[in-house]
Amino acid sequence: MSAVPALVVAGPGTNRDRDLSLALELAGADPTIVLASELAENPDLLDEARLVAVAGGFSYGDALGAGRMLALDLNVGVGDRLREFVATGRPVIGICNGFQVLTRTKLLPGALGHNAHGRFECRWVVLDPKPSSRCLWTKGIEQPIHCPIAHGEGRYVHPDPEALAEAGQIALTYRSTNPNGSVADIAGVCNADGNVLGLMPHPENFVVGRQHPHFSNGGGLDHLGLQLFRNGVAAAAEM
Ligand SMILES: NC(=O)CC[C@H](N)C(=O)O
Repeated sequence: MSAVPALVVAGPGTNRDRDLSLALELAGADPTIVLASELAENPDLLDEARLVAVAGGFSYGDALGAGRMLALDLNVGVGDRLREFVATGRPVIGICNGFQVLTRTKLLPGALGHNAHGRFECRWVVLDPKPSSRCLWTKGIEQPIHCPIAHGEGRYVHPDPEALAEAGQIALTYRSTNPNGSVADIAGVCNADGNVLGLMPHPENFVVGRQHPHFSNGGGLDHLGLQLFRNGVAAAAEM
């Protein structure tokens, strides 16, 4: 399989774009990091890509609410093109700040509010992929995924989480510890078609064993976040 062309979208203040690129590369993609402003200047880049990933960080310093300004950049610059891209069924992922951006562009349902306890939260969590989800990124993953979180605005809110569950749009939940007060322990959701995933935790930060804090004791190896990216890239390769 030749490497799948992918775009990693960043903005001023994004800091996980290289981690996300590495994850996609290890999963078989050929990622290019692009600023949302560059994408707006050259929207045809989207025609060449088979997968789009919006990276995490602190775009625009979280001014006016995390993800708001970068979402505005994307909406104004390439909103229609991005919606067309999604409509073709090609895989899109937004991680942490990227998830906040995708909810604000309305490509994903719900919203992210400040953590319930009001503090920035940085720690490792365990995620359960939902077998009933229609999300292509989590499809067939039976083992929990271990990875870190690092956010201040990660509390997922939605007026009707039961409807979301029935529609198969809850992709990932927090196991045992809900670090931010998200409704129904939701860590990640997908769109109705299952090709767009947003999640607050950072699976791109656990793609090789040595990234796990207990690696020297053999910790975590069955729980790599890499499996998510393999699914996304495999789906993109079929398009
Ligand atoms: N790691 C991240 O992407 C953080 C997202 C955002 N800046 C927040 O604190 O909520």
